[in-house]
Order: sequence, then C-alpha cells, then structure tokens
Amino acid sequence: MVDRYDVVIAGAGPAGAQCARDLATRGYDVVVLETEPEDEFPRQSNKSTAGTFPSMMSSFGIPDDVVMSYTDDVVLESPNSHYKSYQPGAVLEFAEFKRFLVADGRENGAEYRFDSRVSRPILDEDGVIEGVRYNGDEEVYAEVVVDATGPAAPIASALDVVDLERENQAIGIEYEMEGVEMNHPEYADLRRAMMLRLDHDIAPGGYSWIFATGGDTAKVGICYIQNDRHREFAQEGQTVDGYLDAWVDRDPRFADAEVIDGKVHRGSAHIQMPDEMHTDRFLAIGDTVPSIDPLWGEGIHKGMKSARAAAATVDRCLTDSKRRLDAESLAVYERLWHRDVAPRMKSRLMLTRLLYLAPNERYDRFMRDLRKTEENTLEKANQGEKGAMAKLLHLDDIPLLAKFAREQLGS
Ligand SMILES: Cc1cc2nc3c(=O)[nH]c(=O)nc-3n(C[C@H](O)[C@H](O)[C@H](O)COP(=O)(O)OP(=O)(O)OC[C@H]3O[C@@H](n4cnc5c(N)ncnc54)[C@H](O)[C@@H]3O)c2cc1C
Repeated sequence: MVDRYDVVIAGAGPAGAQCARDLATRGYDVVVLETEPEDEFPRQSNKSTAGTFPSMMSSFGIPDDVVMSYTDDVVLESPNSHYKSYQPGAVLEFAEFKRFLVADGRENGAEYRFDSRVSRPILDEDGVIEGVRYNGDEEVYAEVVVDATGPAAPIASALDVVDLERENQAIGIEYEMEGVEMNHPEYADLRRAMMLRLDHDIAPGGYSWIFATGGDTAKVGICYIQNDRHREFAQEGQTVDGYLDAWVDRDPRFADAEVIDGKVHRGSAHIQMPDEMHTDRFLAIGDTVPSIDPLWGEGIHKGMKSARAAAATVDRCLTDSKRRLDAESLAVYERLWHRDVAPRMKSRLMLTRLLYLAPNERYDRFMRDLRKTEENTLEKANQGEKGAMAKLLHLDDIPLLAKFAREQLGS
C-alpha cells in the first residue's frame, strides 16, 4: 500500500511543527518526519536561545509553561556604553517549546514519525516532486511536500529551490550559566532583560548576548559569520567556542558563574537574501529559506509566520475545485512571505552589513545616538525604514559607507 498524505513535512522545528499544527487544525492529513529520536527530542536541534516577544506567544497560542523568564527590556551594549529600551519579551525553554508544538499538533490530528531522516525527493516522470525518501529506502507520498529542516535543506537543495551559501552561514554557541552577576555596578541591570552586545573584541563581525532566565541564571552566547568582516577583526586560530570562553573568563559578570551541566547549545543559520522558496508541489519554510532577522537572529517568530503562510497557501489551493498545486498556484506563498514574514529584507540586510562593518568606537556613538532619538528608531531601522536608518548615520560615516559600497560592488 502506498503511504500517502495531503502534506508531508520534513523537520519538526518551530516552522515544521507549526505548519503541521495549522494544517491538522484545518483537517488535512499531515505527517512530519523528524530525524531525531523521540525519547531525546530535541537533542542536537536544541540550539536556540529562544528569546521572543508577546506577539509570537499570542499569535500562536504558546502557553506560559514553556517560558523560562519574562523580560521587560532589550539592552544593547557597546564596548563602553549601553542603550536600554522597554520592550517586554519572553525567554523560552526551547526544548519544551518544541515538545509543546509536537504534542499540540498531534492532539489536532498531525502524525509524527521520529527517527526518520529525510534524504531526497521522489520525482514523477515530469520531474515534479511527489514524495520523499527517508531512512534509506522508505517512501512517503503527498500532494505537497514542505522542507522545514532548517539549514540542512535536503529537499529544497535537491530541487534547486534554495542555495544556502557557506560564506553567509552564521555560527552560534551558547551556555546556560548560573552564578551570573545580573546587576553588576559597571553594566546595565540585566535581571529582566535580553542584552545584545556589539563588540569586535568579543564577537568579531558579530554579536554576543546575555538573556536573563531568572535569578542569577542566564543564557550567554556568541555568534558571527565567518566572512571578511569576521577575519578583519578576528584573532588567528581562535574558534567560536574559544571566543565565548575568552569573554566568560574576562567579563566580571561571570567571575563566579559556571556553565550548568550539559547546557551547551550550538547551531547555525544563513544570513542572506532569499531567492526562491517554492516550486511545483513544494514549499520551503523556516530557516530553510534565509528568513532569520539579520540583525538580531530572531528566527522563531519568522519561521512560525512562514509556516502559517505555507499552511494558508496549501489550504487555498486544496480548497479550490481544481486543486492546482503547480508553482504558479503556490506562488501566493512567496507573496505572503515578502509581505508578512520578512518585509524589506534587502534594506534590513544592508543595515546589518553596515553595522557589522563599523569599528568598536562607532558602536559607542551608536548607543549615544539611540539615546537621543525616539524610542522606536532602532525598531523602525531594523524593519528597513530608510528614514530611521538615516537618523543613525552621520557625515563622518562616509568612509564607512564608501567601504560598504565597495564591498557590495565587489560581491
Ligand atoms: C545559537 C542560536 C541562538 C538563537 N537564538 C534565537 C533567539 O533568541 N530568538 C529567536 O527567535 N531565534 C533564535 N535563533 C534562531 C532560531 O532558533 C531558528 O530561526 C529556528 O529554530 C528555526 O526554526 P526551523 O523550524 O526553521 O528550523 P530548525 O529549528 O533548524 O528545525 C529543523 C528541524 O528539522 C530536523 N531535521 C534536520 N534535518 C533533517 C532531515 N534530513 N530529516 C528530517 N528532519 C531533519 C532537525 O532535527 C530539527 O528538529 C537562534 C539560533 C541559534 C543557532
């Protein structure tokens, strides 16, 4: 008997599991294939700091039980300064969050197969996808296939839908720590904050972070892209783990802190302009399409939104009497993506590249400027609003802009 569903989803991350929730709620037969075994899930994929905002929690009905701590502020740090902005948020226990999405999807009728590593598409005689192969020679067929495997992207790559470039891969590592001095006299009060630090001595060409998880505990991490920017500021031979250890060794906030046993998370994502994200009977969602916020790495909400856009697209196509699932009919997904998931992606990427190009001294001035502008200037700039971006630039940034322009022309 042929194993057949309306939709098969590869990957039970936030995007895949949310897509399954949405489709199952609408009554579709959906199966999710996840490479990791269920009893340890998530293991390697337990990678995220999982800082998020109330809009994500309420839009997707995420319960309080998966929240480690609620925060009031977002703090930006530079080598010698900082800027605090009131922006309530939540730091999730990522593993519990993932398990909640799976359990809730199942309650609504989604089927899960763990220990199922998807390897490649099954194509019909016209070269159109009609299913996937997993664990060697096992097969499952569906009307629509969704790749939600994050940066692995085996189906999207085989179909030439996405091209995730190595030079755009951001790598991150994080410790969960206890004994952290969250209100150190020389720094901002981080007891109810998510803090991101721009400092090339700590994270060359990237950023580092401390997210409060309650009391004296925090998630402490660092991330950067291994590109020219990183190499310009990097120390010979230093690894991402080495950079994190060096920061923990010298920042006084960690003087009495220790890594909580077994609580080390690592992962990667691509910071690049998305190209295509669908073809006949196929959609790519979450980090399989580079949708992560280029500036601060917020990928969960974007992944969940792309999942919802994909589910709405499939629903629309399958509700239509002709049930057309060709690339043209599924193109509505890309329109929804550019409108709702990551609008103005190009400007936002530009801001990110410009920011990581700036030297440490410019970061200190950036904090002073932010204090002088209206509260939401950074938020608007991060949404790609050119007016807000202009407010954060100065005449003496011209050499920086020229360097940026040369890099763009050269790339
Ligand atoms: C260090 C770090 C910190 C981060 N911090 C934040 C943060 O604070 N806030 C935020 O919003 N975002 C953060 N992100 C980003 C966020 O975690 C991602 O954007 C999000 O997890 C993407 O979800 P996804 O479902 O697209 O992919 P993933 O989370 O990558 O999930 C993919 C799933 O597919 C499975 N899989 C992979 N290959 C296969 C295969 N061949 N077959 C079957 N299954 C497969 C994996 O096991 C996994 O379960 C962070 C990322 C990293 C690496």
